[in-house]
Amino acid sequence: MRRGRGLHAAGAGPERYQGYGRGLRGISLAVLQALEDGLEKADADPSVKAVMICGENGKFSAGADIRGFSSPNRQGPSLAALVSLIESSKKPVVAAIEGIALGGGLEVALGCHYRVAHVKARMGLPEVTLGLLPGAEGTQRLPRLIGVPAALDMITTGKHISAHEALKLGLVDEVVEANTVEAAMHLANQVIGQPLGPRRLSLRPVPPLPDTDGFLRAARLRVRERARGCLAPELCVQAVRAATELPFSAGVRRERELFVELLSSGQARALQYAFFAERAVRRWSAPGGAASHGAAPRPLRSAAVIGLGTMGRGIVTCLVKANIPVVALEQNLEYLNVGRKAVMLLLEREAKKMEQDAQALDFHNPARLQFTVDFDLLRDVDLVIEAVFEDMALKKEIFHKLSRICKPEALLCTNTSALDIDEIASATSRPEQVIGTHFFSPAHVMRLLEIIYGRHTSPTAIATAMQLARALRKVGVVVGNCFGFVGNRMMFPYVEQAVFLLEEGSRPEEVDQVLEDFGFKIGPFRMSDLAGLDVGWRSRQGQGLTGPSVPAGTPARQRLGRRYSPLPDLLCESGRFGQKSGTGWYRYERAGGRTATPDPGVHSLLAQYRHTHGIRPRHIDQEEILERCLFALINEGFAILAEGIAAGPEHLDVIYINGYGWPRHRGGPMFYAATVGLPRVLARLQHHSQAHPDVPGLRPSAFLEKLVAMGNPPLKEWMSYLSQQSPRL
Ligand SMILES: CC/C=C\C=C\CC(=O)SCCNC(=O)CCNC(=O)[C@H](O)C(C)(C)COP(=O)(O)OP(=O)(O)OC[C@H]1O[C@@H](n2cnc3c(N)ncnc32)[C@H](O)[C@@H]1OP(=O)(O)O
Repeated sequence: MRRGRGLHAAGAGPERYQGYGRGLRGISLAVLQALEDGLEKADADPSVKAVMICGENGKFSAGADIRGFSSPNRQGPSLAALVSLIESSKKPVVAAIEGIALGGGLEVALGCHYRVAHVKARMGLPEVTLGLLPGAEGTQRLPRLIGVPAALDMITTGKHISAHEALKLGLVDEVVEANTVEAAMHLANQVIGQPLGPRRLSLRPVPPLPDTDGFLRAARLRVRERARGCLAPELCVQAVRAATELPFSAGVRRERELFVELLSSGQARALQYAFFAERAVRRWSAPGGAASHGAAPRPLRSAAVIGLGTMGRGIVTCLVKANIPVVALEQNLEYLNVGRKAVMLLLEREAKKMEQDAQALDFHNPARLQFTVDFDLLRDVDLVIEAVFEDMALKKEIFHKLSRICKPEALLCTNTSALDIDEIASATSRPEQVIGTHFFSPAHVMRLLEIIYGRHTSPTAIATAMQLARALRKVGVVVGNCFGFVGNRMMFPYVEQAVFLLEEGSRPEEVDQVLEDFGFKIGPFRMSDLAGLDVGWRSRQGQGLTGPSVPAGTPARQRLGRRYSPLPDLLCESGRFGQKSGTGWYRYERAGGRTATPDPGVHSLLAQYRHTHGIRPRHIDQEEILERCLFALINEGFAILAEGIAAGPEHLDVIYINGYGWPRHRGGPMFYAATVGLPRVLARLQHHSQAHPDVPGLRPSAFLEKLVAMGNPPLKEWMSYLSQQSPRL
């Protein structure tokens, strides 16, 4: 507690706060109690004329402790009651918002009669991202303060807004560059004696719209479309609707009902798991005991990107956006000019999106972004990312050159989705500096960066690559070296099942629909069309699975003693490469078009194919489609864990949520498996494996079998059952 000039400053001291780490403070029960006591004292003390609430360490509040939501015995004062208590105070209460005011923290500020924010403060109601809604009357107060459209936008997206935006919306009364606490006290002194009624948000009407009902109906459709199958955004809309239709107290009751519905939904648990999983993967470990806590990154002051194809362009754009000076290199002037134009276009677009920060990008300045065909310019950079196409010989030639040219401490990264990092590193004299960085397309948009260590990669190199991910605002996940690493390796059996389902009777649009209804952004066939069918075709040719190197007499639907589907190869042979060629598993309006239409040409190709191979098509129900695709993917996940390619199931889940469009509200594939129950996953895999004995992807992993035999332990204990089995960790 602090007092000053007749002002009672209620800010709980460090001993009363529950910390989250890095100076973050949450609203614990102790904090609630301290605020309640402080307010009661202030109200009772005639020498106190006004109250100011602030955080400590320059942060107002990160909101409630997310872990507390899953605690079965939450007791003590409620946040909603505290917010009401603040609002009903007879003395003016001013919030001094520094750093962040999120979730319950912002709801506390909404209970105050005035809000002053520091210019660098950020505010938001991120509950929706945790599968919840602002349950301390925030859905009822915010629309009364800033109107339905702006409130709905904040509540349904969970976005953080800047102090300036907050001022524009009327969320705060004042923005200051200097001392926020002083400014809040100053304001409090000025408003002493002024009527508080108009400042109490619960007493205000919601500002009317010309057609509130129509607006809310459209909003509901929009969030449904955006967050397929995810409950929270839709229930947020319902809560805001209650604010527009009901008196405050009835609206609050409705908010509570909706909050409880969300809290008890599995989705809130999944989304909160995803929040912590994304933070847990920052702590990495690798063979030989190397781990994040013992490794420091090298500085990243400059970078080079080799190859300005789709991936290279996106990577250059990310680096420029992260304010890291870049040298962009191509093999000849013709490719360089094409690449330069494309990068500039991307950067112009990004600059437009970033509005006021655009000038900071400064990408016309050669000191920030330089295009060249001269390898010598790579001499002094701290980091090189090679992003040429997936050709081992070419990559090795480039890495050989890099190890001669670059300074000894430079980090040498290869952007590959499957190739062997050790083989690439073997072309250099410093394999400890070589690491895989698997970006996802479009690289300047997708959040995932798979970071692959090789046999000789040093802990410093791993730490530096993780630092790169952070600088690029990506989620970096450290994984071991194997074909396809984690993401693509799990994807292979998933896509394989999808194609087998076509052979047996499904259509691409049926399979996609089932997986999109499950919550995937796009189904496997739309995804293949988007990525380009020729990519996998080239890879299969390289592996000797298709093309002239397949030995004569090999059965069409068999390779290496296991079932194989040549369907994707047949599509490529007929020039169907997906969106880029205008036809693939679907038809598009033109080459490069994006609107997928079911293609009668593919339907007749499938009919002809089944006829040729004597396959009698059957009706395949949604459950089988879902189980075969998802459980095959999950099964591979268990194999990956058993081999020590990833440090835990959270790593796989974070990869799938951020790189493969897995629905976040289902928590990732391994979390989903735990939700379904491992005994059921195992039983269904056994069933499908019996029906398709020539498909190894359906044969249950030994690790899955072991976990079931051990009594289906919770996900966070899985890895403890591996200690003796894992050769790599
Ligand atoms: C009846 C209903 C009553 C009340 C309802 C209240 C609703 C809420 O308040 S829900 C919570 C709303 N708040 C949030 O969602 C904030 C979540 N946190 C963040 O977005 C970020 O952590 C950040 C505050 C923006 C800070 O980011 P950064 O600086 O990058 O730090 P992090 O690495 O993310 O976090 C550090 C450390 O703190 C942990 N943590 C952060 N916030 C919370 C939280 N609200 N609850 C529990 N733990 C939190 C985070 O996990 C990190 O921990 P590590 O152990 O270091 O991983």
